[in-house]
Parts: sequence; structure tokens; C-alpha cells
Amino acid sequence: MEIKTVSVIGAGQMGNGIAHVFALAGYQVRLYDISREALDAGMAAIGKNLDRAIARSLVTEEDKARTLGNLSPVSTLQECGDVDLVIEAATEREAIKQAIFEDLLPHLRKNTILTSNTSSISITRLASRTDRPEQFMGLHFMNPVPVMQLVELIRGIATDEDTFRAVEDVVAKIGKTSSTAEDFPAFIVNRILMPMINEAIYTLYEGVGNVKSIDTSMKLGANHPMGPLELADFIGLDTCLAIMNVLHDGLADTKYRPCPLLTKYVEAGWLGRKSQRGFYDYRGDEPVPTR
Ligand SMILES: CC(=O)CC(=O)SCCNC(=O)CCNC(=O)[C@H](O)C(C)(C)COP(=O)(O)OP(=O)(O)OC[C@H]1O[C@@H](n2cnc3c(N)ncnc32)[C@H](O)[C@@H]1OP(=O)(O)O
Ligand SMILES: NC(=O)C1=CN([C@@H]2O[C@H](COP(=O)(O)OP(=O)(O)OC[C@H]3O[C@@H](n4cnc5c(N)ncnc54)[C@H](OP(=O)(O)O)[C@@H]3O)[C@@H](O)[C@H]2O)C=CC1
Repeated sequence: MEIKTVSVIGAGQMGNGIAHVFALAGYQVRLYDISREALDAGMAAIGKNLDRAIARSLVTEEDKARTLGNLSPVSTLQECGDVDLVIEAATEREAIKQAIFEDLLPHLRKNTILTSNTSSISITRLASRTDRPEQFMGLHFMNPVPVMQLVELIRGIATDEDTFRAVEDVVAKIGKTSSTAEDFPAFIVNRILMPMINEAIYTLYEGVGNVKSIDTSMKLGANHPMGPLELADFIGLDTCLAIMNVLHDGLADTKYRPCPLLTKYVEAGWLGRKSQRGFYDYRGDEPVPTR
């Protein structure tokens, strides 16, 4: 099936980025969020990120106008069903994702493909709660979506070949590069990256270094574009903790236990950039380490 129309559910960091790249590539995109405020903020972020790309001569003003013309913010989940492809990009909590898919089922076309942008959660389990496990897969973008080249494709145990090929094809058409991961906890990128970030938080927790020394060490010592703690704030500490819990529970290995300091920050509501405070405080002109 050729994909022409897309719904993106969740207009947060990832959802607005996904809607951006599909609308820019010419797809008709509906964007929905449970929070009207988040939907408005997501649409504003798309405008801002298009301006950043214009400033770098990556796109033109006409491209921006055409992209925004392809985008329709919608106020009900029901309006997200009558499309070729659904991309769920809501909070990394399985119950939230399952409820979204269950609520969508009565509004879907027979051939609508369902995907999740989940960082870590079992595709097979999410698919099993729908009426179409053969037409369900993981479509995992990287943050920030307009800039990062990779998209991880994850088949559930029942995903059929037509579905995989249609999704693989659309990733190429939006100019991204896909890799394939088996459906096991956190797939490839986060199976490797998140334990590293968790280890950086343990390094802070045990007093081996402070926020600045840890991030500086990895930026200048390993040529990382962001330090691991800066990256954790960028991803969202709630999402980092959710991924570590999926690894710890799913692989039943204590090496994946989340650092208690990560839990403490999340319990304080210090979620990183999206709450203005995490390992850095973003409320001033420059980010200031909080430890
Ligand atoms: C958690 C999961 O499930 C999976 C994941 O996503 S894991 C996380 C994967 N992502 C990473 O590892 C990101 C690591 N960081 C980087 O690659 C870089 O710091 C970065 C691309 C984010 C920024 O690039 P940079 O060259 O270092 O800095 P910067 O000059 O600020 O950005 C370059 C351009 O990228 C774009 N950009 C940067 N941040 C952006 C954002 N948040 N959204 C959209 N575009 C952005 C802009 O066009 C920016 O240009 P301007 O700032 O001049 O407008
Ligand atoms: N952050 C990252 O670097 C990456 C994240 N991901 C994955 O993408 C998904 C989204 O992450 P991210 O964008 O960072 O999260 P955010 O917290 O930035 O955005 C999630 C959005 O989903 C909304 N939401 C919550 N419940 C519902 C619902 N029932 N229906 C519609 N919208 C809802 C939230 O609203 P509210 O805030 O009001 O609850 C919020 O606006 C997660 O599965 C995450 O693991 C994948 C790659 C990278």
C-alpha cells in the first residue's frame, strides 16, 4: 500500500518533529495531543524548527508555507483514524499507548497501518491489543527528528511483509535511513545508549565527578556532541527512567537498575529541558548544573 496520509498522536518533542518531517516531505499530516496547550506548543515548535532550517538554507520560505499547509492540528483522537499510517508518539507508558490504540480501533480504515515511536516497549505486546497485529510495527525516530538521520524499524512477531515494506519505503521517501532491530527491550539504540546515560548518572551519584566534569569528559574525551547528562535532559529524564525500567524488567538483569538519583530527579519533576530543570537549570540565560 502506498502511504499518503499520516496521523501523529502526541505533539511533544518527538511528535512535532515527526509531523514536521512528514509534512515537509509532502504527506498530509494530522497532529493530535491530549493537551490543547501541548498541541499549540507543538505547532509553534514546527514553525520555529522550519525557520532554523531556513536560516541554514536547508529549506525555503515556500517549503515552510507548503509544509504548514500539509499540517492539520486536530482536537479529537477520532479524527486520527481515517488515514494510511498512524504514528503514536505519546508518553513512554505502556498503558497510555495501549489506550490510544484501543480508542482508535473503531475509527480506522481496514488497511490503516499502526506504528509506535516507542523507545523501548514491546511492539508484539502493543500489537496484540489491536485488531491488526499484522499491520503493526515499531517506527522509532531519533531526537531531534528534523536533524537525526536514523529511524529504527521493529517488527512485532506478527508484522507482515507488506506492512514492513510500506513503512520502510516511507522512511526512505522522507529522506531518512532505516535500520532493523528485533523486538526485544529497547531495541538497539537505547539498549546501548541508555545504560551509558544511566552509568553517567551513577558516576554523578557516587561522586566520581560533577555534572560539568562528566559532560566535559565525554564531549572532549569521546567526541560526543552532547555530554550524557546534557543528552539525558534533552531526551527527558522521565523517558530515560521509563527506558531503564523496561530494560530492567524485560531483561531481568540488575545491571539495568535505574540509578536512584535519576528516580529522585523524576520524582522531583525535574525532567530536563521540557520542565526547565534537570541536571541543568535552564531558567536563566545559560544552563547551570544542578549538582
Ligand atoms: C531516546 C530515544 O528513544 C532515542 C534517541 O533519540 S537517543 C538521542 C539521539 N540524539 C542524540 O544523540 C543527539 C546528540 N546531539 C546532537 O547530535 C547535536 O547536539 C544536535 C544535532 C542536537 C545539535 O547540533 P549541534 O551542531 O551540536 O548544535 P546546534 O548548532 O545547536 O544545532 C545545529 C542545528 O541542528 C538543528 N537543531 C538543533 N537542535 C534542534 C532541535 N532540538 N530541534 C530541531 N532542530 C534542532 C538546528 O537546525 C541547528 O541549527 P541552529 O541552532 O543554528 O538553528
Ligand atoms: N525524547 C526522546 O529523545 C525520544 C522519545 N521517543 C519516544 O517518543 C514518545 C514521546 O516522547 P517525547 O516526545 O519525548 O515525550 P513528551 O513528554 O515530550 O510528549 C508526549 C506527549 O504526549 C502527550 N500525551 C500523553 N497522553 C496522551 C494521549 N493519551 N493521547 C495523546 N497525547 C498524549 C503528552 O501530553 P501531556 O504532557 O499533557 O501528558 C505530551 O504532550 C515516547 O514513547 C518516547 O519514548 C523516541 C525517541 C526519542
